[in-house]
Amino acid sequence: MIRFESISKSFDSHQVLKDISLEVKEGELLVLLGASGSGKTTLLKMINGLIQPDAGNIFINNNKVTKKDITNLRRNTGYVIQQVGLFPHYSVFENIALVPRLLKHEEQRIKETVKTWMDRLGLPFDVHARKLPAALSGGQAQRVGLARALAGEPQLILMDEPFSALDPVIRAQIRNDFRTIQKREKITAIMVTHDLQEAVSLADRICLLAEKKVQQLGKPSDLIFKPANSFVKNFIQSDRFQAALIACKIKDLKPFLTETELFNSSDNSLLEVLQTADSQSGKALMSAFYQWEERFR
Ligand SMILES: Nc1ncnc2c1ncn2[C@@H]1O[C@H](COP(=O)(O)OP(=O)(O)OP(=O)(O)O)[C@@H](O)[C@H]1O
Repeated sequence: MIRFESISKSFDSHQVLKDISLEVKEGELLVLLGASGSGKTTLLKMINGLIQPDAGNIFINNNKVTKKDITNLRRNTGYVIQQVGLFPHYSVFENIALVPRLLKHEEQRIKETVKTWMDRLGLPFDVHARKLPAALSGGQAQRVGLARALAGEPQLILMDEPFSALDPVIRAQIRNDFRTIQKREKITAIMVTHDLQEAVSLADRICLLAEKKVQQLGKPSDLIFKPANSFVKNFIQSDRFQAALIACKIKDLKPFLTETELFNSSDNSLLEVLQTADSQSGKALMSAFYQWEERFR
């Protein structure tokens, strides 16, 4: 659905992306993962024309993205950012109705759309529709931001650290709600995050960016168990508590490892434990992870 072809970008004399090519499949959730400054946001913003590449092209459904398509493209693309960006003087209703109004839908249809998306995202219409954004909690505002992005019924949604300002419980809930909707509606989604755990638990595929390049593009299990190079291996293994958290947070996997193995391993990395051929729980966890990934996706 989306194809980046030999994309390069520099800011002043600092090159951020060099000859990047990758494809995002229709209906998949692709996570752009990488450390701060690795160019994730730059790549994302090229899709809706907020940043132009110096070299290379982007294709959406085999059509090259050009400047003249940008307005139309933005109307058909949901965009969700960490700062939410709700219009402060518009009510929740008016914020969510923004794109359907631009698309000139009838007022009755707009009302139904807004109500549907508020319901789906756990925002009771009668309670919240007339509020101004200042009267919402962070989690509610983020849900309104998602509803606004989804209300135009986009085929494509771009998300830049959409959940990172939220506390962990709310974050997990909204993340799961979003994933359910995205899968059901078959929306192609590209999400930027630097959070490994978020990437592993949400992504169909992860694109790990570093040193101007795509270091690996694959399923979460590919990056964890078959790292393409030492950079990917070190990135995944850099924080074994983070890795442990991934294993723990993913439903169904916890029984395969004991707390002791997860948190008190004397080895350098939990993943080394997992990858040790003679470790029964390592093998069991790997196989459970693969099964989980199959079922989940
Ligand atoms: N408009 C700009 N002008 C100059 N430099 C920029 C601009 N936008 C981004 N950069 C630089 O490009 C590099 C990549 O930025 P980008 O925002 O894409 O990284 P990121 O991976 O999304 O990082 P983060 O996780 O911190 O948001 C950074 O060094 C940044 O300072």
